[in-house]
Amino acid sequence: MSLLREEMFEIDRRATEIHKIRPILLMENVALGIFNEINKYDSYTIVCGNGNNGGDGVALARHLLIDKRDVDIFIMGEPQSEELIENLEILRTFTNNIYKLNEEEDLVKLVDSLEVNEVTVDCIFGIGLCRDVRGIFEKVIEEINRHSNYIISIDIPSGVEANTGEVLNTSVIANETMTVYEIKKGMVDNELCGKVTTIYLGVPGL
Ligand SMILES: NC(=O)C1=CN([C@@H]2O[C@H](COP(=O)(O)OP(=O)(O)OC[C@H]3O[C@@H](n4cnc5c(N)ncnc54)[C@H](O)[C@@H]3O)[C@@H](O)[C@H]2O)[C@H](O)CC1
Ligand SMILES: [K+]
Repeated sequence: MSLLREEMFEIDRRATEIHKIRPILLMENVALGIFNEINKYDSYTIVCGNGNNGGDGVALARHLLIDKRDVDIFIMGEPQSEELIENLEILRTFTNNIYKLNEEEDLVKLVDSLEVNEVTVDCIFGIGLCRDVRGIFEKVIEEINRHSNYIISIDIPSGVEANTGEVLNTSVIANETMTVYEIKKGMVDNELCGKVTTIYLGVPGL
């Protein structure tokens, strides 16, 4: 089975509106599920966008830090999602290794981190990707592909359109993808995803 973006958002909406499960709880379920799958490495570079995909990464970063791993966190753009903002506030009590990633000059620190750390976690865009990837986002994705030792994407490789699998100008090429609840249509037979693992979300289906 595979899902359209709209079906995933509907599952999410029902969980929140009918079952009163707050979005921050869903994000925590996802983060813990991914933590349990990937915590075998010592060091991580986590590259976050400004939506909920980024929020998953920030919540994951907290669990890795509590588990004594080395973690650098990069945040792109101005945080928009409430759950990302809340998780960032929590994360700041655990680490100072949180870096802005908005200008070309910020790429130096990113490349250094990608090369030093064992794993890159890609949480720039999930199913909310809605236009071509350009500018600093394009550059960051190119650096991730060029300099990472091993890439794990959260939900879907950033740059891949969730319904069609089309690459919107450029995309992360993942070794593995930890996808939320169920694979998305655009991930079916898509080599950009690498090995795919489904993460428990804790909500009923449609
Ligand atoms: N029930 C669930 O499915 C859950 C999913 N989670 C995670 O949340 C993301 C979807 O989050 P959303 O906030 O809707 O979207 P994104 O984070 O993917 O991105 C939105 C963000 O990015 C901007 N944007 C979109 N395209 C571009 C572009 N080409 N260039 C620049 N910026 C772009 C957009 O404007 C927004 O600001 C899902 O994938 C899961 O990972 C929850 O954590 C748990 C519940
Ligand atoms: K992603």
